[in-house]
Amino acid sequence: TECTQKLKSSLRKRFCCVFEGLAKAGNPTLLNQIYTELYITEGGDREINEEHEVRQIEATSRKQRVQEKTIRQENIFKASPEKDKPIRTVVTKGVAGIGKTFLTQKFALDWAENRSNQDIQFIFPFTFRELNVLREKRFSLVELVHHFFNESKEAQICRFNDFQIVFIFDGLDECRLPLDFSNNEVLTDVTESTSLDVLLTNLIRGKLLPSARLWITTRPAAANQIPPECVDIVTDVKGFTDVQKEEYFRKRFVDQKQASMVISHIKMSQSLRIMCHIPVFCWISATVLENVLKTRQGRELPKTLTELYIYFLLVQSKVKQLKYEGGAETDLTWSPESKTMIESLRKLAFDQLQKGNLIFYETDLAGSGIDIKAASVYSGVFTQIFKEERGIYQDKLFCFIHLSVQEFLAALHVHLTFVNSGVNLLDDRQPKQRVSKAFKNQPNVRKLHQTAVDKALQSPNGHLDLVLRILIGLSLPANQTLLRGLQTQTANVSQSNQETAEYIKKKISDGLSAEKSINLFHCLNELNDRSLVDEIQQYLRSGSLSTRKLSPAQWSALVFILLSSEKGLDVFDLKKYSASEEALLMLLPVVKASNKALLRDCTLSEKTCEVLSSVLGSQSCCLREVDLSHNDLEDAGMTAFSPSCSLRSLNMSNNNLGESGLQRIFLRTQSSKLRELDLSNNNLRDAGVQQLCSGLGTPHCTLQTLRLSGCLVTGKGCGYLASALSSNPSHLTELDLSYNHPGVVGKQMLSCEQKQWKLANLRSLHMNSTCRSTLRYDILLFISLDMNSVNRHLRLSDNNTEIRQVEDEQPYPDHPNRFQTCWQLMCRNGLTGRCYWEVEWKGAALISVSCKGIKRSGKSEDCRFGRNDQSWTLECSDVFGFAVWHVNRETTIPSPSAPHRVGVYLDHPAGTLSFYNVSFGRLKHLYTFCATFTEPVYPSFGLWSGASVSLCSAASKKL
Ligand SMILES: Nc1ncnc2c1ncn2[C@@H]1O[C@H](COP(=O)(O)OP(=O)(O)OP(=O)(O)O)[C@@H](O)[C@H]1O
Repeated sequence: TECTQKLKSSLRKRFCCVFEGLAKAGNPTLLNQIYTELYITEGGDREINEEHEVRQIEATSRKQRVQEKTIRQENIFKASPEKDKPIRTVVTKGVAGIGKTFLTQKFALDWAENRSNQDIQFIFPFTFRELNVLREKRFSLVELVHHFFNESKEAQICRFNDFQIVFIFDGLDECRLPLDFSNNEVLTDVTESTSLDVLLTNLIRGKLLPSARLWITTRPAAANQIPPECVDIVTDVKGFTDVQKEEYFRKRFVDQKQASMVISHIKMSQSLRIMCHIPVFCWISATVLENVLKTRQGRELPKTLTELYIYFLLVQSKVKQLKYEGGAETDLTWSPESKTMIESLRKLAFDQLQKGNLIFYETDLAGSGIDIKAASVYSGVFTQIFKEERGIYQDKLFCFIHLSVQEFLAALHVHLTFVNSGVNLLDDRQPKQRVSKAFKNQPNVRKLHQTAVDKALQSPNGHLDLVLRILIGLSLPANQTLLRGLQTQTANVSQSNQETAEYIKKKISDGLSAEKSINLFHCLNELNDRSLVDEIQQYLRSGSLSTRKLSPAQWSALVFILLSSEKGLDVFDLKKYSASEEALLMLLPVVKASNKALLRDCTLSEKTCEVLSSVLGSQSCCLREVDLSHNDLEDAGMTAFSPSCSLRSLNMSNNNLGESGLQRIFLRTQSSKLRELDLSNNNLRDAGVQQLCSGLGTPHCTLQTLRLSGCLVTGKGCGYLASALSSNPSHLTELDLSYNHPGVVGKQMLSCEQKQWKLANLRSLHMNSTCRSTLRYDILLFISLDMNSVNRHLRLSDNNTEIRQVEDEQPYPDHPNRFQTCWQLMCRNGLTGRCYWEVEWKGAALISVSCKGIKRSGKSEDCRFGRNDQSWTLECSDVFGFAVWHVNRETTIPSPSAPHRVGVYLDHPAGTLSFYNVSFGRLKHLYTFCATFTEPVYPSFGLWSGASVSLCSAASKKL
């Protein structure tokens, strides 16, 4: 314990202060004071993620509404109740600057200050940077610990097995050891010396000191250097949520008024808002804004990303000036010294970025013209940009404080090289030397921008996206003013910026991937060109979007607006934009980023399934709930859903799914997270239920609610369900089998009392065996006409089942229910349940349901079916095809040459009324009204001149 206390005291000293930025100038901040809780989630997957980190941050900032499991820093080793074994190894991923190092330091400090995790006797924090230095040396585990932690050596602690020990390894991405897990020999003795690589691989594999716990942090791209079987849990640091961001600024500023100004300023600028999910960027923003607020003298605060970076550079050089050269505080100009230094730094940033390097050695600095002797002065002033690390016994390592700072300097280098000397560094074909004189005299950045746009679009993982955004932003007049001292020429920007904007818009209309086109919209934003976005926003505000034919560029603008809006990504409702497959395809990136997708009744087809499957299979998909009901997906419907998709709830009711559609049901696999599945009103039959049960019966299936209402299930199907429930009894709590044909035997098989499965788990079992036919609905309606409603120009025949429009008035008696002017009639059946009926039509007819109160005389829009809120109507015409009407609003339904039989399905409790085209016993969905029916509704018909309608008898119906 004495040793524990000593270790605690040394960790307290090491981690109590953090040197943010002005490290060498001696400006320590207390970790406990500035540390702000981070948003950390459990269970990030471990696929390689090569996407550019800024893109990942954008995806993250959109994703936060999704219900993810979050973890607090101090609970990182606490297993969740779902996990049955204790956690040995935690891998924590997160992009650069997101706070991984801070997180581990806070964990160690809290322990050292006796605040948490007191069951741990020793915490030994290492960084891979330090370990790299020792990679040629041989150590035993005991020696390694003694080497770094003197206290343990003094206390001669060797029996590590007796203690609860946590090893922290920070920054796996920087590891220069081979970590050869497959070939390294096994090592189990903590006192045996070996190479560092063998030591670490054995520790991570759990061969060496299995009782220890390990915490490894890494940037995402390096995460899978560790074999998955060695990792018990993966957590993801997502940075700050909006609330945490605010909290950070409140802590950061002593003056709370200033904090509020900064917070509201960041909220208003989209670029800044998104970037500020990265803590290091919050810190950069705070540094800049604090300074600008102090000295701006009426100047506006920087609003775009590029502006903020220029200010960052200015503020840094000003600090240098103030410290070393005695400049005035409000004077934002570049001194000759800082100009020289910026020139070297930007060259370094660009050269190393080209090579993909994020960490540099002294030799790299020398190569970019940075004087090594002077580097200490640079790092004293520019530590905020340029972080100097010193490993034990090692050369100095350098990196920019954040990748985006390196990208900014690289873009600045490209811009200034072009403006000052006419050389386009991004053009591989151009000689890298001064070009023609004419060009030199009038540098026109248009050409440079176009090469940059093309280059960025070619990059498969978006590595040049941010460089492009900043490069374009640099040529904004306001930024040009800021850069004045660095440019030897004035660029001709206003004309060329317009041309760049046009070039970008043209590229956007070429149908790019969502990520690429979103980046191009950010570029337009940097140029202050919001014309495309404003146009769409105007459509959205006026509600006219669904009636317009959008161009590809306009669709991209809509995607951009939806993805970057603060609210509204939780639920995606396709009908809000346009209930069509085209709209769905165009808006897929939005679907992918939403939590819930409402795609109900949008005339979607098989193609939808293909695209949905690619969305659901992607790593960044947020969808948890999909409603695809009332489409016509048929058996292809289930192909959209792979076992690995993370859907919790799926509604596939009313889709014409047949038994073979269930062959690909995805309940069988361990990874299925589905809790709720609605397959009601499909033609599953017993064979389909059998397929379903092969998944339902496996212990992996954790489905809680299953709806199979109206699926033609008989006693046999109930048998399959009963046996599936017997083998996997503990999850399903709700089973809806209403409107099926279980028979007495089926009911008995599913009767809970007789079974050993946990009865309480089967909460509701609705069964209704009143069906008389083999049809899927309880009533195939024998509708009969209300003779008192029939208009006098309608003649009835064939036992009052056929209605025809005629010239001569029929001698019906007066009655208040009779339609006076419209050639219409109603039936007697007031419907409140689920019913289905079919009719045949000729000529042009209205097939409708209406409320009793509909007017019988007076203005035509009060009486005519579909023209008021009392009726819901399908209009069928030989000439015009199909259209639906409600409250005088018409929606046409594209349908190939129509057979003359229509099925009507009313689900009164659910508030849906669906129309189908019936051909050879197959139903083709036409349209579904969603309504709230508060009273019984009545089948009704209207006829145009010369038309006829006949009611079909139950016997003639085949399903
Ligand atoms: N929880 C936090 N509270 C306050 N500031 C934070 C927090 N986390 C990070 N920061 C700020 O962000 C900076 C970078 O954080 P840190 O070094 O932990 O990132 P990292 O994820 O380890 O990055 P890298 O992968 O580049 O090493 C810190 O210096 C600090 O200014």
